[in-house]
Amino acid sequence: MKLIEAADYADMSRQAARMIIEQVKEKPTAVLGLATGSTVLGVYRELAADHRQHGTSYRLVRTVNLDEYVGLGPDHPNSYRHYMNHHLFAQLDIPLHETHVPDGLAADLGEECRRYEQLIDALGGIDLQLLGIGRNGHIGFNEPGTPFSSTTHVVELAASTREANARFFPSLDDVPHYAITMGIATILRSRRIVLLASGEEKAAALARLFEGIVSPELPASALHLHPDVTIIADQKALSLIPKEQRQVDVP
Ligand SMILES: N[C@@H]1[C@@H](O)[C@H](O)[C@@H](COP(=O)(O)O)O[C@@H]1O
Repeated sequence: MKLIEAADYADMSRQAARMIIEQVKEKPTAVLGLATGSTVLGVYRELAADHRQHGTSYRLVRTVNLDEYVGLGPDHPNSYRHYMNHHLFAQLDIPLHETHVPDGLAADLGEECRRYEQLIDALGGIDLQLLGIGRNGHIGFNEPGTPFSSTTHVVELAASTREANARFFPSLDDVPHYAITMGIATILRSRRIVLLASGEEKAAALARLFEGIVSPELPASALHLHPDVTIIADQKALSLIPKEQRQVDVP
C-alpha cells in the first residue's frame, strides 16, 4: 500500500482526479470503478472542470459503480444512479449506456447480483477502482463481518451506516435497509485501487487500517491483500496516526 498525505479535502480531491485523468489518457477505453458519498464529490468536480477546460474525453470509458440502495430507482433523488448522473456523467462526454450501477429495483435481486458480476468480467475487469471508507471501515457497502471471498451481493445495512447516510435523506426512516454492493472479492479483482479518506470522522477507521491487521471485522483491511493500492488521505483523517507510523507496507 502506498500513502499520499494530502493537506486537506481540496488537495486530496485534486490528487485523486489527477490519477483518474492519467488512467484515462493512458487507456482511453479504461473501466473505472466509481463510488458515491461526500468524499468523492470533490474528485468529480475536478474531473468535470478538467473536462471543460482541457477536454479530457470519456467517450470510450466504461464505468461500474460499487453499490446501490435496494428500492430506489434512477429518478429517486437519493439513488446512487441519480447521484452519478447528476454529479459526474452529465458533466462529461461519456455515453450513459456505458455507465453501470446495480439495479436497486430489480425484481430478482440475486439474479441482478449475478448479472453485475458477469458484466464486470465482460467489460474486461476494472482498471482503477475509487473507494471511500465508512466510519466502521466498510468499503462499498461491505459491512464488518463480510467474507473477503464475497462477490456482488445484497446486504442489510448496519444501523451506524444508515445513521451516517441519513443526512442525505429527509429522515432516518427514509434510509433503505438493504443495498446491492460489489463484494470484497469483486473489489480486489480491480487492477488498481485508490482509497480516499477525509475528515476526523474517518480517523479511527484509518488508524485501524494502519495497524495492519487483516480481518473481516475491518472490511477495508482486505486491501492489504492487493498489490496496487494507493490511499490518499488528508491531515484530519490521518490525525490519529503518529507521523512515524504512517507507513502502510504491511503485512
Ligand atoms: N456506500 C457508501 C460508500 O461507497 C462510501 O464510500 C462510504 C463513505 O461515504 P462518505 O464519503 O459520504 O463518508 O459510505 C457509503 O455508505
